[in-house]
Amino acid sequence: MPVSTLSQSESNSDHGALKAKMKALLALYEQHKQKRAAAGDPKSPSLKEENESRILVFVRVRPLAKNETEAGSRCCVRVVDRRDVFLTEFASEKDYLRLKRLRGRHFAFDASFPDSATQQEVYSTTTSELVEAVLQGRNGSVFCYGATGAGKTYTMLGTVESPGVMVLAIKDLFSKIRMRSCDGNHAVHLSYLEVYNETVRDLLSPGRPLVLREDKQGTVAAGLTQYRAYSTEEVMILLQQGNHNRTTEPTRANETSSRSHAILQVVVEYRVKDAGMNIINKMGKLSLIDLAGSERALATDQRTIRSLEGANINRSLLALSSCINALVEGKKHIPYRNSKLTQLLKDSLGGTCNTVMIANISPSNLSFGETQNTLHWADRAKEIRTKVTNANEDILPVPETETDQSKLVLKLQKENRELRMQLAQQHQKLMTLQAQSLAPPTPPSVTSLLSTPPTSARPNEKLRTRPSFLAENETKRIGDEVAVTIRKLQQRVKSLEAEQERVKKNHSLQLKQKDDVIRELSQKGEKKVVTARATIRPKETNTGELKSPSHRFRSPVSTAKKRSFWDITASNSPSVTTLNGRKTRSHVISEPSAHSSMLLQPGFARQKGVIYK
Ligand SMILES: Nc1ncnc2c1ncn2[C@@H]1O[C@H](COP(=O)(O)OP(=O)(O)OP(=O)(O)O)[C@@H](O)[C@H]1O
Repeated sequence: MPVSTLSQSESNSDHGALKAKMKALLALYEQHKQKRAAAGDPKSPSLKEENESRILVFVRVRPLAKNETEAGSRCCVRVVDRRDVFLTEFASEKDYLRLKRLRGRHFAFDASFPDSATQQEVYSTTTSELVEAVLQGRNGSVFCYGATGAGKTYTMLGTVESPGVMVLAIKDLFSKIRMRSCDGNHAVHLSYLEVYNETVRDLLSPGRPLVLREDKQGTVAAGLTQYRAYSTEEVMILLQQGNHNRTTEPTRANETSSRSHAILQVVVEYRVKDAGMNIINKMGKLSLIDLAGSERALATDQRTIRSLEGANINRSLLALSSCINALVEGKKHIPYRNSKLTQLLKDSLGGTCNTVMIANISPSNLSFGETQNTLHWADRAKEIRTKVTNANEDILPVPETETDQSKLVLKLQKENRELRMQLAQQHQKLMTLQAQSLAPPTPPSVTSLLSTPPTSARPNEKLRTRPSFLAENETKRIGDEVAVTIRKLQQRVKSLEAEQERVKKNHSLQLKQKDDVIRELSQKGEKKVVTARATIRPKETNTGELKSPSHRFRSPVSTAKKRSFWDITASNSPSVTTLNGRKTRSHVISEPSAHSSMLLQPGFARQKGVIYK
């Protein structure tokens, strides 16, 4: 039966129009969603789904190099709509039949930058949101990936005339901290390292290779220089010096090719006042990573050292790809340990960190293979999700069971002890420093307290000749630093004690609730039969007697006191079940008397291994 009065053709055309409208609306919605995601909108569902955040992936195309133009290369990359990258595959010049045939593929990213994009534009779109998150107390990472000569170092470090993401980020951090700090006190610590041939080196204080160590903050390079910086200019000098120490070699693809992965870490700390005028300590870490070129062996020379380097670069990048694949596939085991690079990047990829990846590509058709690889890699990286939490948020979950609670209490007590020891050491240091500052000249041990390099090994000559910064205020600065550390440790001890108290309270509350239930049951159950299901572990049955139908337990408590026996009546015969992998005997017990109610008391029940269900 017809339900519509419209003719068939009318309804078809309406349907078509509706479909088109729907399609347009969907496209608009998608565009809007992606714009919000690219802008780091915290409300954007695609960006921050519950506790997860997707790695943001950007692509930057560099201009054609002079040698590429001279070699007659053509541009095979086109940025469409500020998001899409269209990669064209030209047919081989010798393939006359297909000379005019083109094949191509679209890749969509959070944003794509054409060769005309400025450094500031790249920074604002990719990293400024991350810097904001770091200032809010989160950890953030930016890393540049791409083939050799694709523009990674240019994007990260840039030049004196057009500084890159590292410098712009630090500039931004300094200006924002100064504006927000409630008391003018803030600290910016830098460390700069490289991973070269599977060894970790300090770029601010070159010396022996560093050993990686796991600690509470994750994987750290033991003995790495933490340089306290006071201005952007100082950071610029440090970065240039660090980069000077970086391993670079000319390759066929790049005159000054970086042969190592460089990681710059910036830890910021400052204080703000909240709405209730309470002072809050904010601390965040920003990691900026310039990876070595992901070139094929042919792109570099075939000499032994270069081949070894290439193999190691590929090994660590392969390890990075394996980690990315494992993360995307949601595997439980992520092979971070396969290379030093992935060990150091563990935090940035799978941890509680906001991560941005900038894939650099060359527009030349001569680098088509590398560009395609980079785009595929970046496309895959879009799928990685990281957890979102505050770096300085210390939330300890209250465990459900009593054993877990006792374990946590023990753990907290241990941590507390360690912190107290550290606090005592810091006090000791402060006392020594105060004594030393009264007795000029400053002894060398003061410098050793700093983690900055010894004067002879300072990376920067200019910095050495600045007495106002390094010599005069040094003792005061060290004193300040130690005092800040002490304050932090004291806060930590306080919060640990509070946490311990909370866990204890929770524990006793649970016990009290159990006692209340038992009391209520025993009050009701003088004549009325109260039934509780109990599981008796075999261990306990060795120490107590168990008889059917009337089971007799010897209570260790009562043995010590009166050597009396408690009676309970089993309403069923014991059945063997498995509890936590151990065989147990299970009974349903009736409890008609006060004696039995004592059996139900938690203390006795725990000793007997009786578990209520
Ligand atoms: N966006 C850009 N604008 C202008 N010049 C650029 C740009 N990107 C890269 N270049 C230039 O291209 C050359 C190679 O860039 P860069 O050294 O940054 O490559 P890379 O990816 O770090 O290479 P490698 O992995 O070998 O170190 C440099 O001379 C650099 O100045």
